[in-house]
Amino acid sequence: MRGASGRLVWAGSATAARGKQTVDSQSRRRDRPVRRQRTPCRRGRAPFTCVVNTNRQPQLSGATTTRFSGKAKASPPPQNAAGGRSSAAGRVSKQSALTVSAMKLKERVAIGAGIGVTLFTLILVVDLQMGLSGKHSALLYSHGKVKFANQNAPFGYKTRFLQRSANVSKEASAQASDNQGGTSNGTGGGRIVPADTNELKKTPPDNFSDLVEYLVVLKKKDTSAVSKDRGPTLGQIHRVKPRKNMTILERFQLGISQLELYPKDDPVVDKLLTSMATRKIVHVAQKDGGTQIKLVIDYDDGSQALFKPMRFPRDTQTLPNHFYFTDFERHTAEIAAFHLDRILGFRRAMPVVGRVLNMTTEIYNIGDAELLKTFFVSPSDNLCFHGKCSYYCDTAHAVCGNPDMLEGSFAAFLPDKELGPRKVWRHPWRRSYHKRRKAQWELDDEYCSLVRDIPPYDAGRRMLDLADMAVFDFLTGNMDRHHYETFRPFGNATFPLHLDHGRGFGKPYHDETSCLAPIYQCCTIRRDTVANLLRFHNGPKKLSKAMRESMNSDPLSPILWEPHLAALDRRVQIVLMTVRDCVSRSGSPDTVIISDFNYNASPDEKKGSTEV
Ligand SMILES: Nc1ncnc2c1ncn2[C@@H]1O[C@H](COP(=O)(O)OP(=O)(O)OP(=O)(O)O)[C@@H](O)[C@H]1O
Ligand SMILES: [Mn+2]
Repeated sequence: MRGASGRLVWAGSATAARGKQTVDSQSRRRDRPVRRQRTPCRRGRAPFTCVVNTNRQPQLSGATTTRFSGKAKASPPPQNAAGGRSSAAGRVSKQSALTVSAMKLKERVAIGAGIGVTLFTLILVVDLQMGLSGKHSALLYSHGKVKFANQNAPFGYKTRFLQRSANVSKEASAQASDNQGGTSNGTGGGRIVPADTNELKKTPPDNFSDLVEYLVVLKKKDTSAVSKDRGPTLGQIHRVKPRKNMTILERFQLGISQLELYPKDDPVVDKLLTSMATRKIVHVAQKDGGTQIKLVIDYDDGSQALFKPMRFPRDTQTLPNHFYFTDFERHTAEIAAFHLDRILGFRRAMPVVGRVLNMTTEIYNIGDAELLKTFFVSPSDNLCFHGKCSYYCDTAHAVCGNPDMLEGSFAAFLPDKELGPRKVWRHPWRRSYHKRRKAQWELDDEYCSLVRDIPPYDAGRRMLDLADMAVFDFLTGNMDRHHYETFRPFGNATFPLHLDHGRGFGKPYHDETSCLAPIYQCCTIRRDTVANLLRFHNGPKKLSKAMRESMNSDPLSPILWEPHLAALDRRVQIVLMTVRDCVSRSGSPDTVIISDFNYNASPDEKKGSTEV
């Protein structure tokens, strides 16, 4: 509006100026005696001079565009009868010229100001449209108008505003690069590890013989006896002996020890998986807390499982514009993560199995009242429910059967508070969970030294456990590691549980190297973990093959889309490259690859039963 009115005003003045020029040139060229008088304007137009000619016809100057223009040519001003130049006429002419020149100055100033304002307005409009200034671009960004333009373009929108800003999340950039079909070289602090899959393809096969040699030397140096002791179990701590009529889940829970959830090759695990996949379900209720719907399943033997429903087919990838914290959970990721954790020898993830439920008989008919309220039949005649939770629990995000058969993951239930109370820890390398902010570890190369000053990361096994968790999360692509939990009865000298993997296995063509930040920032990793990764990398059985075989036994097999399995092998190599990089930076493998029995255990760790 302002621009429009401005244009009107200044266009009028310009026309007036053009009209005045016409008069000046006419009076100079033809030297015609024009008889005019200055007279006060009778219409109260104070800023303007009213000019009258000899025939006393008032004409408004300044405000009118027709003052002395073409009209003057059509009917030239009258001349005096003699046609000569009288002195009176000359005085009038001089006076007129003065008036005209005074007006010229005023109008010039006015025109200049007019042009200035017009230009300023134009610049403002262009600036708002194109985001030329930082301030305005921030405004645009805060309104979500982020263009995922080519990041490499030197003056690309994203390049300038996303990479420069300290408050912009890494994830936005990663997603942008995904949109272009590429892989990102993870940032996450200063160290950039090689993550470009194309680079990997170009390099000749690498069997990491340098790392293999380091491991041999380290093993020779390690004089401490290798303990097969798992540490005390929850059953031993509570002095509960296995009874005959115990459920398989109770048996499993009592066997949870200080160092692992279950022993290697424990037959109880397979029995537990079978039990969860086949036992009669007698009650279903929603689990409180968390961001997405989960159900607590009660079996006829009194045991329980945590159910996460299927939402998408196996080959559905994380939506390109979704952040890690808005990604939908995948039941298959929970199943695959359990298998991976077991194969890698961590044994820190609760057993998970897949099962198809009849929604009518196995949920609706036995569900609790609150859950039943959210059931409905979709336009495709499928039975659906959405439950109640803090996100994604509405009609648009409902879980639907086909037409009433529903796949899901069943995780063995953790011990109750009496048997296995847990402590929740904030993960030092947690992400910001904000679409524009970065976490401190993503900005500070020295972040690790801060962490290592604080218990329990200053001594003992915890830092090595975080490195293991980083490997695990990198392999699965899980960026949702905000907290972790430990069992209180075991004190600090225990393992962190690997829980909540629903957001893993979402991007098979992208390697999120920032998951490895605890490793490349602290340059420490457990020797057994490196040995396991080398074993899978050098074969004969690749990790993808071991996973495929292990998951074959699941009722919902195949569990993972093939590109996710291929990604595992590729990522194993990236972890090994990261370890090698650390060794070459530190100059000594001893400080990087740490034997589990060689770490600087604190007294509390050796006792292993201190309450945290
Ligand atoms: N197998 C299990 N048995 C019993 N409780 C569990 C089990 N797994 C997880 N929990 C508990 O339920 C909580 C939520 O589970 P989970 O983290 O899988 O759900 P979520 O909806 O993804 O949560 P968030 O949104 O916080 O990530 C966990 O913090 C844990 O305390
Ligand atoms: Mn979660």
